[in-house]
Amino acid sequence: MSEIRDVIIIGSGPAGYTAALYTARANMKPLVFEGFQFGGALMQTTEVENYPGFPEGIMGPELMDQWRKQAERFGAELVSDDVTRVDLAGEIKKVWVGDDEYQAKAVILATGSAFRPLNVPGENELMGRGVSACATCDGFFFRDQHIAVVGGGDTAMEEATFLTKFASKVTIVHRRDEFRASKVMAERALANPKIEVAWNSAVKEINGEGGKVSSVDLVDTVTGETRELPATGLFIAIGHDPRSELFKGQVELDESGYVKVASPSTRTNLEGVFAAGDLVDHTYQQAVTAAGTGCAAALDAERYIASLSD
Ligand SMILES: Cc1cc2nc3c(=O)[nH]c(=O)nc-3n(C[C@H](O)[C@H](O)[C@H](O)COP(=O)(O)OP(=O)(O)OC[C@H]3O[C@@H](n4cnc5c(N)ncnc54)[C@H](O)[C@@H]3O)c2cc1C
Repeated sequence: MSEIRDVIIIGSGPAGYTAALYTARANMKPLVFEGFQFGGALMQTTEVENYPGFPEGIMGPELMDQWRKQAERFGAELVSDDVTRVDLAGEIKKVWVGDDEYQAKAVILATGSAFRPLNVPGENELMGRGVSACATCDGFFFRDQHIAVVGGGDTAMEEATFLTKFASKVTIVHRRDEFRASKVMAERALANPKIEVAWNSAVKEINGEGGKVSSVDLVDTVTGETRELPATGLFIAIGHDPRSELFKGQVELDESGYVKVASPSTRTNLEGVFAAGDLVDHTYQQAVTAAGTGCAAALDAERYIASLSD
C-alpha cells in the first residue's frame, strides 16, 4: 500500500489527461492509471481535423502524446496499467492493480466507451482507413464517395443522414426488414434521395486495396446469398458500450451502463468520486467534449479536497 493521494484518475483519453493536467497544475499530484494502451480512443484514428487549435489537423496518436507530455510536465504520475478493482464507497478510496493497492481522497473515472465492433475480416486492418465508428469525426474524409452505414437504430439513421452531406450515396446495411430507430428518424433517413437500404443484410467482409476500403461483402440474412457493395467507406453504428463494469454496484449507472452524474457537475452518487468523458456521455462523444468534462471533474475534485479541510 502506498501514501494517501489527493486524487487518482482512471483513464488516459482526452478526459483523463485533461483531468490530470488540471489537477497537476493545482498541485494535487495526481496518480493516473492509463490502462495498458495510453491515449484512449484517438489512438485508433489517423487525422483529427476538428480539435480546436490545430488548423492543419493532427494525427490522433500525436495529439494524445502531446496531452500526455503536458500532464507530466506539471507533475502527473502516470502508470501504464489497467485498474483491476476499486472500492470507492469510503472516505478513502481504494484502487487496485492486481495485488497492489493505491489510496486517494478523490477519484476521477474516465474509462471512456467502446463501440461495438462487427467482428468481421478487414475491420481491424482497415480501421481509420475507410472504416470508422464516428461520422462526425470522419465524414468529411468521404466526399463524393459511396458509404455504407451498418445499423438500424437512431444512431445509424443520424449518421447516415449526416453523411449525405459528403457522400455521393449512402447505403444503410441492416440485418432485419425494419428499423428499430424511432419513426421520425427512420422516415427522415428514408426520405433522403441519397440514402438506400440493404435490408436483411449483414457485413461478411470488408475488402481493401492499397490499404483502403475498396468494397464490402454483404450476406443476405434470409437467403444466405452474398453480394459485393462498391462502397469505399464503412461506418459502424451498432452502438457503444461504456467501460463501467469495474464500477458496477458502487457507482450509480443508467440503464445503458453510463455513469450517472449530478448535472451540471461531474459528481457521481458517491462523495469524492467524479466521472468524465464518454463514460458519462451518450450524446456527444467527442474529444473536445471529453476534455471539457475532464476539466470540470478536476475542478470538482479540487473543490471537494478543499472542502475536506474546511
Ligand atoms: C476511430 C475513432 C475516431 C475518432 N475521431 C474523432 C475525431 O476526429 N474528433 C473527435 O473529437 N473525436 C473523435 N473520436 C471520439 C473521441 O475519440 C472520444 O470521444 C474521446 O476519446 C473520449 O475520451 P475519453 O477520455 O472519455 O475516453 P477514451 O478516449 O476512450 O479513453 C479511455 C481511457 O480509459 C482507459 N481505461 C479503460 N479501462 C481502464 C482501466 N480498467 N484501468 C485504467 N485505464 C482504463 C483506456 O485505456 C483509455 O486510455 C473518435 C473515436 C474513434 C473510436
